[in-house]
Amino acid sequence: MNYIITTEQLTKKYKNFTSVNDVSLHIRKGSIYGFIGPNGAGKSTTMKMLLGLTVPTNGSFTIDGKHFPDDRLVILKEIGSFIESPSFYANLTGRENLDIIRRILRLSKSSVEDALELVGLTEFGDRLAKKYSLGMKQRLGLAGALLGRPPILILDEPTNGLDPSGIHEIRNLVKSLLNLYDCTILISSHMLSEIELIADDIGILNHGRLLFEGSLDDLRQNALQSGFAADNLEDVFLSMVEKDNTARKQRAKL
Ligand SMILES: Nc1ncnc2c1ncn2[C@@H]1O[C@H](COP(=O)(O)OP(=O)(O)OP(=O)(O)O)[C@@H](O)[C@H]1O
Repeated sequence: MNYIITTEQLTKKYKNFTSVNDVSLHIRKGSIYGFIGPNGAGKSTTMKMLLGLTVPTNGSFTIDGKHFPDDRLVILKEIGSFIESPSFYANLTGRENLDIIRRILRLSKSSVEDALELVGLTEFGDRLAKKYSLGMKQRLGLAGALLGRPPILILDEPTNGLDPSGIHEIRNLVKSLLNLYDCTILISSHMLSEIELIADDIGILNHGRLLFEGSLDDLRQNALQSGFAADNLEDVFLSMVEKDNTARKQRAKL
């Protein structure tokens, strides 16, 4: 299998609290990998480790054949990211905000127009960022991640706070990226139903531990075996989390 990102027993501890616990991910090149988990499961922390924003306590990872930490800077050049709600200069236009990132990344001027076009913001490029709707701000954040068309995109809850039509729009946009250029996307959400329409593979995280990793078909099989309807994967996800929470409580009592 051609994996572009693999993590091996990736772990992050804050004092005596383990935020990410022995997580081994396998992300296929050219796929959309949905990283699912309830609030506080450790999704953002895992993504931050992949981006070198926080240092793993244990474990390691490889991205496109390069190893962390030795190849940290080379790795970063290959990744576009959207972590939590991105912030912008409110009194600059969308286009000007992107131009700042472009200069830092030393990309060509045309990359800004290209990114605006990819996210459908070309006609609003000269509007001040503070006048953007939430959906437009999320699009601008995605445009920032897409500058220079990086081969890997790490998107942390890009639909956070959006209404159903905004979620639908961003979902279609993310899906369309694979057709527009050759990339691999790691995208997180706390709702499986938001991701299952676009993801090829799923990783389910709870309290820092990976409960499931596999294709959507694997998850459907898992659903059937556990007595769930294969077309209601959200229930399967919630039941996995609940079962894990109950087991954790029982272990804590011993
Ligand atoms: N700097 C930090 N110091 C201490 N604990 C932290 C720190 N950063 C994160 N945590 C804890 O690690 C756990 C995982 O947090 P994380 O933000 O990775 O979860 P998440 O799955 O992204 O959640 P959400 O969906 O709410 O964003 C949480 O309990 C959080 O409080």
